[in-house]
Amino acid sequence: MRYISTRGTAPALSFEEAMLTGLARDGGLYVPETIPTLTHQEIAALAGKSYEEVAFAVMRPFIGDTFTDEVFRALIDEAYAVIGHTARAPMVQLAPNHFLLELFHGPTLAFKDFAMQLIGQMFQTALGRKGSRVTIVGATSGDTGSAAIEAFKGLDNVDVFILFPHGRVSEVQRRQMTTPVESNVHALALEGDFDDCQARLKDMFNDFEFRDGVKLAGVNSINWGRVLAQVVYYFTSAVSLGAPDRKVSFTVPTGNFGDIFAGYVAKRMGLPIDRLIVATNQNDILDRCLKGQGYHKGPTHPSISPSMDIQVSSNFERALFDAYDRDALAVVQQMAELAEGGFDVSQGAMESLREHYDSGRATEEETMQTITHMLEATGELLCPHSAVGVKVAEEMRDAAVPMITLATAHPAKFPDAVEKATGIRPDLPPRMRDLFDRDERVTRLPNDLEALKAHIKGNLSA
Ligand SMILES: Cc1ncc(COP(=O)(O)O)c(C=O)c1O
Ligand SMILES: N[C@@H](CCOP(=O)(O)O)C(=O)O
Repeated sequence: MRYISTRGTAPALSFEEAMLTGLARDGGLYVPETIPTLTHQEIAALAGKSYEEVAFAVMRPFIGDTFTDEVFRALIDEAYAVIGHTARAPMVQLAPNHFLLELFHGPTLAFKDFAMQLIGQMFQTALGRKGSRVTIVGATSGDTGSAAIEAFKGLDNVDVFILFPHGRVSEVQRRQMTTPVESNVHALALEGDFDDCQARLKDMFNDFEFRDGVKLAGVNSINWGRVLAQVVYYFTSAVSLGAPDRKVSFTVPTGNFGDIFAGYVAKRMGLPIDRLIVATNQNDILDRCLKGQGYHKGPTHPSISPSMDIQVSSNFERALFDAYDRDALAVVQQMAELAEGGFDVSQGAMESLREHYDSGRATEEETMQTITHMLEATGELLCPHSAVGVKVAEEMRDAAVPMITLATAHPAKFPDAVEKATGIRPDLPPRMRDLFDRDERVTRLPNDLEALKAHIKGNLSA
């Protein structure tokens, strides 16, 4: 299995190389040269299997000879042992034929743990046998950062620097990043929004002297390994509702397009997915684009679902690459236009995108109303991101096809919005109850590449 760049000129890499490399050297994102498929029979055989067994069956075809089967199984077992629910990704029913896939039972209470815990295991093993070290720099709107810090803290061959937008993450999210005491992890509060954080991260990857000097690696969904691990729960949930003999649909609260793209990969692998619905908050650039209005950046409006306050949705590049029949030049052209403000999608590419993705949006008020209503109707307390998904799913679902909405974070990560909507202030799990008593360690930095690089170089542990 080889991985190629969406921009066409970086070298093709193995799974291990693509995982440790992060952004391709031509600025693109790595994708598998071909997407492996599972037969109807192979998908049917996943019924009744544990999350770990399904994870092995789904991901094995993508990893080539990076790990032996025995090692890969052990890494999967180790990664998911920390998810605090025996089903790992349980489902609850919200309404007839509408199900909520709870992805927030991991150590940092968001879906990011599913991929990050496995990436942590895979990095450790791959780096350990090479005897090398890396500097991970991540950009976060709140959840990727805490999941990365949790997965990599205390490791002696990895330094981790997480850029988050100052004042634009919830207090729980911030404290999850700023309170770990391990000296190899660093929380950096950037003067800017998430798009600034992600842009500076990509600038660092595109600065080869810096990149090679610090051995830069990335664990955002830039990294194919992140997307891959997120494919698994599409299979576990769909199969538990009768796939492959029955079609299912998914609604996915979306920002950086990694999670919904994982659903698309599951579909391409043979999972019978009827509709994949992108659900955005008031920062609805993806919804507008998928409705044919082009991809044109505007200001980011802070919302009660801050993890989705994104204008430049990194993985949309992977979707465009396929929509343009893998024409890397078309992607290069669109990304150049995006740097100037935006682009229009050709009619053919638009038809291809619409074949796979639907979309909807939720206003702030609709999100709040959904949290209130769902508690009354079902007893389920939703985080604002999950509520965006549930609102869009309720509006758009077809009653005859089971709809699975992804619940991407625990309500206790966003207690202010949840309390305002329901009068209930959700509790953090007992292991995190002292989060607000712990000391914070954070460095505030300007939105300036040179300042960031200097800070990182000056704080490496080796
Ligand atoms: C809680 C939550 N929901 C939804 C999303 C959107 O996911 P994606 O960026 O993969 O589209 C994020 C951020 O990634 C998130 O943290
Ligand atoms: N919402 C994310 C943004 C980064 O997404 P990623 O999937 O590319 O890591 C976050 O919580 O940080």
